[in-house]
Amino acid sequence: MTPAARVQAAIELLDAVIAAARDRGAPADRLISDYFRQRRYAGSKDRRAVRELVYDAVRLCGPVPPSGRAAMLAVAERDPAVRGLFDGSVHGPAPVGDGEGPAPVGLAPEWLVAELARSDIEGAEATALLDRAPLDLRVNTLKADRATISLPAEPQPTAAPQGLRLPPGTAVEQWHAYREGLVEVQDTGSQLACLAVGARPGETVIDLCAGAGGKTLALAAAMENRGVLLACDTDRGRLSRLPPRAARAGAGIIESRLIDPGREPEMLTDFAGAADAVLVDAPCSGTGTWRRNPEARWRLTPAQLAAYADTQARLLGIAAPLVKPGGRLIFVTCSVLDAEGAGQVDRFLAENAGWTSDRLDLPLGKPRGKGWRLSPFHDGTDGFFIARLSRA
Ligand SMILES: C[S@@+](CC[C@H](N)C(=O)[O-])C[C@H]1O[C@@H](n2cnc3c(N)ncnc32)[C@H](O)[C@@H]1O
Repeated sequence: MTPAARVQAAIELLDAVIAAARDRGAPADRLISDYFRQRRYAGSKDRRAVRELVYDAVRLCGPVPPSGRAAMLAVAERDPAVRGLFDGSVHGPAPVGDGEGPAPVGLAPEWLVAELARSDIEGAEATALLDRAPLDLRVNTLKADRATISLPAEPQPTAAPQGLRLPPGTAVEQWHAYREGLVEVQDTGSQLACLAVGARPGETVIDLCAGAGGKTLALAAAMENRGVLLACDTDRGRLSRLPPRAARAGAGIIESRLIDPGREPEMLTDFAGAADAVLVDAPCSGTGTWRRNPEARWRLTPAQLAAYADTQARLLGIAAPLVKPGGRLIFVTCSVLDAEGAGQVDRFLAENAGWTSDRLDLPLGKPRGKGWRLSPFHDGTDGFFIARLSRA
C-alpha cells in the first residue's frame, strides 16, 4: 500500500469505528482485523501503520467525530506528513476541500469530561487515561515464581507481588511459559484488586462476575489450590473461556456456574452466608481502560453510565447475603468515576447496617472515599476503584 492508501484505509476504518460506537457494534480491534482479513494484499507493515493512524485519530478526538475523514484531518493538522498525503492520488484521500475542517479534539465528550472532573480526574490525571498501556504479566505461583522464572525477555518487576512489565506488543502468546500457564497477561491494577481480596488457602471464595476468569485464576493461585472457589457469570461465552484457562494454569479448585440474570439469589442459595469472601468485579463504563479501548469514550452515554451504576448496586445487594459473618465483600470496577466507585460504597454502607469498610493499604494507589483508587497517571496501571467491606 502507498502511504496515501494507508491514510484512506484508516479513514474507512474510522467510519466503521464511529458507526460501531453509535450502534453498539464491534470494538475497533475487531473491525481492524476483519478489514485486513478481506484485504490480503496488505502486508504487516501496512497493517501496523494503518492501525497506528486509526488509534492516533481515536485518541485525539474526544467527542465522536462527524466522519473518519474529519478525524484523520485532525491528525493531519498536527502532522504535516499526513497532511501531505491528502493528495488525490490513486487509492489515497481526496485533497482537502475549501471549508473542510478537522474533527474537534479533546479528552472525551463534554458531559464525560465534567463527570471525570467531579471525580477529581483533570489535567495530567485525565490525559494519562489515553496513554499507551504496557503489557503486564502475573507469574502463576501454582507453577512458577517471579524470583526464579526464566523468560525470553527481561521484564521489569511491578509493584504487584508476582507482576512483570513488558513493552506493549510483546508476543507473549508465543512463549513456552505462556502456553504452559506459568504466566498470565494481567494488568498490575487488576492483580492488586485480587490482592485486596486477601484470599487464603482453605477459604470459600466467590468471584461473582468472573467473566473469562482473569481474576479467578489469581484467586486460585492465592488459595494455593485449596478451598472452594466459585466463578459465576451471566455471560455463557465469557464463562466458557474459563475452564481451558484454568486447565492451563493448573487451577483445579474452580467451579464455574452460569447464572440467569434476575435469578442470581435463587441460583446461589447453597452459598447463602457461606463465603469468606465475595469479589464483585462489576460491569462498568471502563473509564480506567481507555488506554486499551480509547473508542470506549465515544460509546458511553449518560444513560449507560446510570445503568452501570444501577447494575453495580444490584450486584452488591446480591453479593452481601452470600458473605458469612466476619467475611468480606470486595467491590471492584475498572472506572475512575465516583459514581462507579466511592459513591457506590457510601450508598451501600448507608443502606446496610452491620458492614464497615476496611482500610486498604495496597502498594500502589491512594484512598478514595471509603475505598482505594488506582490511576494510569498516579500508578502506571489501568484505572480501578477497589473497596473491601467487612460483615460484622
Ligand atoms: C468487569 S467484567 C469481569 C471481568 C473478570 N472478572 C476478569 O477479571 O476478567 C464484569 C462481568 O460481569 C458480568 N455480569 C453482568 N451482570 C451480571 C450478573 N447479574 N451476575 C453475574 N455477572 C454479571 C458480565 O458478563 C462480565 O463478564
